[in-house]
Amino acid sequence: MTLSIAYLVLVLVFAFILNLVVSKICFNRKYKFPNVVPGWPIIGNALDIPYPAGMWAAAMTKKHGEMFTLNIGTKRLVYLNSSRVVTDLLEKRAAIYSSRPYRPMLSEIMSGGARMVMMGYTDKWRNQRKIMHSILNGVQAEKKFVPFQDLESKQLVYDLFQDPENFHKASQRFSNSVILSVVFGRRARKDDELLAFILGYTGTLGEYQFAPTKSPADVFTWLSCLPKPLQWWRPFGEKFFKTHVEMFQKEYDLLLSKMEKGTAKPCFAVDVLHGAAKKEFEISDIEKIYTWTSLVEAGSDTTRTAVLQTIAGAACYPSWAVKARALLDEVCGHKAERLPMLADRERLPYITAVVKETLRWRPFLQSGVPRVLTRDDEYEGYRFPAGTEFSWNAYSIALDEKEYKDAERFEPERFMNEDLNKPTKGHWSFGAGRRVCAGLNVGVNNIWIAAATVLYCFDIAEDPDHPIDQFNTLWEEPTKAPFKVKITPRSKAHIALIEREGAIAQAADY
Ligand code: HEM
Repeated sequence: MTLSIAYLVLVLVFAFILNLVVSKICFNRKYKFPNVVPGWPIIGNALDIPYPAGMWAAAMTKKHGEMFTLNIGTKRLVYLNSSRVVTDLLEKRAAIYSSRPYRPMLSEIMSGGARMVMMGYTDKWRNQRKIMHSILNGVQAEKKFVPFQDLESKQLVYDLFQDPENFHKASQRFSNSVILSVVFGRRARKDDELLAFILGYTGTLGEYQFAPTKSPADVFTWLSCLPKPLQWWRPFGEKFFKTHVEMFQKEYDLLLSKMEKGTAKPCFAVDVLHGAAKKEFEISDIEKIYTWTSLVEAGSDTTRTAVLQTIAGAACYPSWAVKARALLDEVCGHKAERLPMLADRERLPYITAVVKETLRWRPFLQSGVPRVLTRDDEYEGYRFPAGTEFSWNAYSIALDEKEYKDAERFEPERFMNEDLNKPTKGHWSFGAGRRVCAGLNVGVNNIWIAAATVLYCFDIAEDPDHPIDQFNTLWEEPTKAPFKVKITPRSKAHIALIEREGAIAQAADY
């Protein structure tokens, strides 16, 4: 009896291994991946990817060429390392390259399946995208955002003047306040509870998104079939979700009570609530909360980091900042007559080029945001199965001399061309294809007004004792300034201007 059980087990193990081997042979015959990077059995390259991954991924491109493949647990991730292949796949074949990886922990448990940026290419995603598009883009949207952006830029220069050491906090508040004003109709204060909360958790989201070792359930998705009590990662994820909903529910409740009293400012959330008759707005409260949250998250961190990068770029390569300032002086006066405004955009094309170069220089989503292929596909002799993940290798493309002359340098001149006013042309910082950043117009204007006002008001210089590491800085570091820099007002006249405009911003209380 014991012998026959042992025999049976042996046969089953043998059959299992045979099945694995045969499936692997069939799979390898059917599919072909570019430059597969050797890894460990079972976990593949999961331990190879650092966070942030920018310089590592750029070095991998030098070694493996235009595309390479990593095995992460049971998944395959193909890095696209040139504008050519990104255009061919993520843009031209967007219909099948626009989904996101299934992440039971990150997308489901931690986000309740409602965080748009992590959703698959589903009807739910389409619906949220439609809502966002109607509010974020178009002429009406521009009219809504611009007054907030102009106002918050006054507060930005005032905060930088008051406390230049904490330039990162000034940038955080600026970015968060623009989007909070638009979404919830209220400004962010320096020590805003919601802002502190967002900064606390976006770092965690980033790690779960980009560091495979952080979340075994997202690498080995079959782990989510374990009974719930055995899913050791679940309690953290559920708590994360609950705290998150509670925090944003507070904002929602505050808004509802303002609406009842008739004191609510016109804003995105009010539009969604009033638009309940429209089909796309018929969504659950959790989804509503997440639509707003997605905007506040996506709109705060990104702009905040981009503003810091403009400052870093000006400190590391001062000659373009001198030129930008001379042009700003021609429009706003040499003696600090007035602050630049978004209405000045047509007269200041060079600042638009500064914005594009900021986005190109060191993309802070350093290795892109993975996409998932939804149907088997063939490309230049390679054959990819549905489910393969693809990412544009953002840092690597930005630093590639074949793509950009003097790629390491911050040179806005490279964008002074006929595509100047096409915000996604010439860089990949907003992503590509159908998942391209939904808030890019808002983002561009945020960076524009921040760059213009800061360059107009301040001298920006590297601290010789603390040179900026242009390559390995974690730009979006939330807890402290990611680099040291000297920010000093240009003159007494500029100080007077900053104080005058700062007083206006301080008085705007909503
Ligand atoms: C400097 C500014 C910004 C940068 C560099 C940036 C970058 C990105 C990137 C790389 C993606 C992923 C795109 C892809 O997979 O192809 C994204 C998605 C997104 N962004 Fe932005 N973003 C910025 C500002 C904003 C702002 C201000 C908002 C909102 C007002 C916003 C809202 C979104 C949303 C909702 C998504 C999800 C789109 C989807 O999954 O379909 N972003 N952004």
